[in-house]
Amino acid sequence: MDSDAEDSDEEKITGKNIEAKSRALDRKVALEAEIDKEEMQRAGGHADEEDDGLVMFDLPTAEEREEEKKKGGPDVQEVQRRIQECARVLGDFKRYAAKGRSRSEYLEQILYDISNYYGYNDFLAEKLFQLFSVDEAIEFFEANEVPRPVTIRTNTLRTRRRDLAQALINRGVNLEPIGKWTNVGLQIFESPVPIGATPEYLGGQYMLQAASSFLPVIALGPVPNERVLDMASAPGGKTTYLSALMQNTGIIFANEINKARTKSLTANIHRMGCKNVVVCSYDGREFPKVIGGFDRVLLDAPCSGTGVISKDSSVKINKSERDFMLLSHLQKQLILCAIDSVDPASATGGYVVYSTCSVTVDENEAVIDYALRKRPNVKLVDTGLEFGREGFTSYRGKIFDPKLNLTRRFYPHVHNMDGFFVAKLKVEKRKKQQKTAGKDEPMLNGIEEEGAEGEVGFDSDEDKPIIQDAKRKQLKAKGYRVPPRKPVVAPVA
Ligand SMILES: C[S@@+](CC[C@H](N)C(=O)[O-])C[C@H]1O[C@@H](n2cnc3c(N)ncnc32)[C@H](O)[C@@H]1O
Repeated sequence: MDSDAEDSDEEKITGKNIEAKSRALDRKVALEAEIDKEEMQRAGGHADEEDDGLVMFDLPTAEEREEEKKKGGPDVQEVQRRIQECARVLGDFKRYAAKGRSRSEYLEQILYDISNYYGYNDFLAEKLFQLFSVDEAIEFFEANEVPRPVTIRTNTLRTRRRDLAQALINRGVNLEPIGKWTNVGLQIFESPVPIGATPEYLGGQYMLQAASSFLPVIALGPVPNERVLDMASAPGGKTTYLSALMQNTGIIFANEINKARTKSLTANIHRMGCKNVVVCSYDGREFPKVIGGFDRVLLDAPCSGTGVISKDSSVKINKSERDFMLLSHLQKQLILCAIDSVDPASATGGYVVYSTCSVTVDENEAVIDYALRKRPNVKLVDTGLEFGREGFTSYRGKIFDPKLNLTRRFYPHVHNMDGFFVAKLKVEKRKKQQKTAGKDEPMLNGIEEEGAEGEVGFDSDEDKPIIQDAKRKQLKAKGYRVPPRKPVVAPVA
């Protein structure tokens, strides 16, 4: 083969390679463009406009923002546009960020605009924003602007859902079952009569109740003849559901710290024909001193209400960092008392359900994680709920017990119900000498039967009387004469 021929062969081979390489390159470019387009669509961007070289988004300068403030805040449409644009940039920062601008500048801008546009204080806007991806956060804030469906729960102590539906349809009410997951819920679309004043309502055939509020009761799953504690119960939506599931048997202690709120609680209990409920008014942290040994405990805890902003928009501005700290502390104290009020030897139960109508991690996963650390005889179990997102097992650098994936989160923008959290715990008998990482104080439940000491109990001064009471019990059990008990923590009205 002469050298010319060799050259032309080589050329052919190289030419072929180049062609193949170029085709591969084209495919790669097309694929990347497709991925970018998808990413942008996910980020709410305008892929075509950008590909056409249109609309480049520039963050306002500090001076422009100052000017805007002077004019009484930004124009609504402008803010809307900026939120969308910032979301698009944050969705694909490399591609859409303006030169020299950092991610934190876009984040700062979008948070500033979100708090202005939706009317949140800066602290809460950021706290809620951090729970989601940028796009999802916007969906969440949007969903909080829209009321949730009106729903009712059939009181099976008085009627059947089919009969109730028929009675309401006869009054012109437009309704439908809520979903497969509940056989007692109805969604009301339209009603020519006030749904809280029909003869069926007054006769206790149903409760006006948010769908999310069914969930903790379903998760607790009480059965007839059990002893159940509803630790924070007014106005009684869940108490009356527990009563119906127990078919008016056994006993439910419906506790509510706020005496004024026990009125609506009692009224609902009467209206719904619940005969197995005792109403009491203690600080939940006094249990199990007041009474313990329950088969199941529901702690529908006092919370910030970040899941029900569409119902109570005051949450947007009246919650501070301190509120979340105090609430989380109270919730941690309450959950330990709820756990200690359970009889670990219960033949049918031995469960605690913890729920809140809040979506923040401090009030949910952090509380459960704390309880698991303080009470090694407790484990997370499946809630049995058919839907809901898994709880966080880690969040912003905090690592929780991996079993926190068994907890469930519900969101307005995903499930079209109030933001809600549900966790189910199984309380087991304590092994002797079980230790935790905290202080060595006796725990209340099971002291006499198991004689176990060295368990972590409570961690505030308010808990001292409870601990002293446990010690009294122990001395009594050993046959010592014990002086009468001094009054402890008075119930708060
Ligand atoms: C989320 S609401 C309960 C709603 C109720 N479970 C229902 O379904 O109708 C929380 C309740 O806890 C009460 N509460 C606040 N602090 C408490 C405490 N330390 N002990 C007991 N109840 C408390 C509040 O007054 C409020 O009524």
